[in-house]
Amino acid sequence: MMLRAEIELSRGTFDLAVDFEVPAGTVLAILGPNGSGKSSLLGSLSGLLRPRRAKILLGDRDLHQLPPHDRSVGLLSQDPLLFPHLSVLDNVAFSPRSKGAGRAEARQIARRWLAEVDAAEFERRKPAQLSGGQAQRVAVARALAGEPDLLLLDEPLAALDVDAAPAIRGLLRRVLSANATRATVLVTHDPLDALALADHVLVLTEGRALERGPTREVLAAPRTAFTARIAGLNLVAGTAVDDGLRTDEGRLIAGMLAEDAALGEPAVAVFAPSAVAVYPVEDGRPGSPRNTMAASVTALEPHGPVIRLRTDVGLAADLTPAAVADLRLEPGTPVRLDIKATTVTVYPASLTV
Ligand SMILES: Nc1ncnc2c1ncn2[C@@H]1O[C@H](COP(=O)(O)OP(=O)(O)OP(=O)(O)O)[C@@H](O)[C@H]1O
Repeated sequence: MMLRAEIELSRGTFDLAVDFEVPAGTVLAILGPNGSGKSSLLGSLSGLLRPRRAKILLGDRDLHQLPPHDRSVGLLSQDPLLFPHLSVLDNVAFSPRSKGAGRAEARQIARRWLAEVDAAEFERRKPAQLSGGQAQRVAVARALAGEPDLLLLDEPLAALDVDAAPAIRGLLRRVLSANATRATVLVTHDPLDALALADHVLVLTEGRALERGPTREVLAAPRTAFTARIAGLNLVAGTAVDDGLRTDEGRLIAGMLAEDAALGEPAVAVFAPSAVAVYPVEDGRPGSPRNTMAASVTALEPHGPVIRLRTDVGLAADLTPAAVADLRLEPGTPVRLDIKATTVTVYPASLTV
């Protein structure tokens, strides 16, 4: 179901005023610094907070007029928040039960979701007998077992250690892309989570939407200083292959595959502008033949202590002002770009971007 939200909320001196849409079957990521209003926005959607004025249309229902338990909203936060006294199975069955399913039916639905998140073997355990990653799997199953029309993900990977996070990110990708009717809002501070999971992003600062658009566009070509600081990454789209990424034009970008990238699936090669070396075209120095490309300078922008070079192939490179002067770079100058393979990571891309 399509979500259309207009929210105005005051908390003390803080003021949130934002509007956005999330088409059915898509994921909107909300990115923003601490205190920008991300939790306030989610609280308004779930019904934990009462906006001063709001219209939150999910399909043709206005959630703002409904109590939290009637909103058909599922929430997954960084803490799995499982009921400690209930078994894993009954934790998951709780969602369909609270929507009116009988005990046997609720358990049947719960078993299906536990299988879906590869946690069927834990069904008899109590939450205290699970690792952080296992508990989060169960929490994903619980959030989805109620078949919510709107799913809210509040930093779902933030509390997991680096070993568990890729598996849960992969699981979320799978369950999010398998559903064409649910709308999902993801709050995260990690641009890579947005890249892997979200179709669109909205950058929130001081309670206002500063920037919004398709994930890859916003992260690759940020228009505001905040987004540039958290993102400003080079992103090249294509398909994950053994030794990196193959673009639609057939170019190979050599790099390391993230743990949750699957061969043959849509993917994005991600690397910082500082990982791109710039040489004059006449320089015969052999770079890595695979990660070298010819380009032409389109713009030079001061970026803190460095100069960010933009090129006609869509890649950015960071150079010192001295290097820019040495290479006599200006718009139109032809250059050779070298990307170090060890700095390139290939992440799964959200399927619909
Ligand atoms: N109960 C409250 N009373 C008054 N002000 C509050 C209250 N709760 C939060 N705020 C203020 O509202 C603003 C937005 O907070 P919110 O928690 O929504 O931000 P956030 O983007 O989720 O931050 P974080 O990333 O730190 O979780 C902050 O300036 C905060 O100080």
